[in-house]
Amino acid sequence: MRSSETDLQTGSSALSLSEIQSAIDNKTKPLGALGEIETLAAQIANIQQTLTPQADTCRLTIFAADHGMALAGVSAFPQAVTRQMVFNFLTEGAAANVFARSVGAEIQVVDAGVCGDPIIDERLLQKRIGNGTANAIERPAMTPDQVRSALASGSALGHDGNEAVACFGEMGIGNTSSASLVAAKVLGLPVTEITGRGTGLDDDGLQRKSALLEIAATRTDAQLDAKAALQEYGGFEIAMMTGAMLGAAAAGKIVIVDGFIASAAALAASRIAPESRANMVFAHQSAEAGHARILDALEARPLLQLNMRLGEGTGALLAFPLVRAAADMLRDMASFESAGVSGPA
Ligand SMILES: O=C(O)c1ccc[n+]([C@@H]2O[C@H](COP(=O)([O-])O)[C@@H](O)[C@H]2O)c1
Ligand SMILES: Cc1cc2nc[nH]c2cc1C
Repeated sequence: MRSSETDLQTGSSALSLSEIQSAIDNKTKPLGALGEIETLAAQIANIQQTLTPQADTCRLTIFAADHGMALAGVSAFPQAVTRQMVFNFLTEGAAANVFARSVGAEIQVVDAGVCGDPIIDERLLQKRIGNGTANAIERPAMTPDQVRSALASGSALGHDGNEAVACFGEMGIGNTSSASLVAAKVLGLPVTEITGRGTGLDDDGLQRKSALLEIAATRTDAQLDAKAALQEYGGFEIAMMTGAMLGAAAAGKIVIVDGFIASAAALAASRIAPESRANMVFAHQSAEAGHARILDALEARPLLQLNMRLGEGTGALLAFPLVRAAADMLRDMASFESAGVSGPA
């Protein structure tokens, strides 16, 4: 094995990007022929600080919570669906459960603040911040204490576990409204530029949602810092996911960011701790209007374009095999030298 292919994690000097790139370039393939998988492999090597990375183990954490705004009519579905879907996750019937089985990922479901009595079920992690958020059209969604608690619980969950890859998903009727407002305020953009149909509003529904979100946006300054944006407009699940992304990144995990709502959380996380951005892999571009704006702001190139807009972490789970393959490629693929293959003429 060439010295540049040995595990450099134990050494005191950091593995440089040029060492990583030359290890990738020395694999038995034309230069750059594995395209975005090479970029991904380089990112993983940089996160793990090794030329023999591994991304075999994956856990999806789904954060569920309700939104006061949902009662104002910003979604095509009733608020009760959040709670009903929690039971669907627990009985393993949701898309996220099916995809997790398909790719060999573990799932944990977290009640971050679903409306109604606390759900007592040993399969559910109870981290309730409240009984749904306040209606952010009229007042701050959360108290400063609630934001702090949500970020802290999320951070502990992100740190928890030994999996190499952390996927985060969400479930919350009304949370595209919350995510649009959080992202708009962090970016200083008019909220209408990142407002979409969510679960499937028709034209009238979209007009109504846009008008309500504009009213919500006018309550506060045009631009807010990430914590203030979460307090004014965030959902408990979005704030907890933000904390989880920060915790997982600090713990050295690869963080796969799912769709529109998860990207709003990733944006907040990257503003709170800019170094967390290096650990984020963007799974897909959601069909939700406005996702591209958030991805652009994060300078993110998503791996997949599947016209999906489900959430739950479904896109992140589908991207996991690509992440695992990228790590496998760098770790296991022969170099020109080791395989005795001639380089370019
Ligand atoms: O992740 C996405 O890109 C995405 C886009 C649109 C909708 N969703 C999901 O739909 C729900 C929110 O939609 P809505 O219309 O109730 O705001 C919530 O449970 C999300 O998981 C998710
Ligand atoms: C049925 C349903 C499932 C979901 N999963 C994530 N968001 C959702 C929204 C609805 C409405």
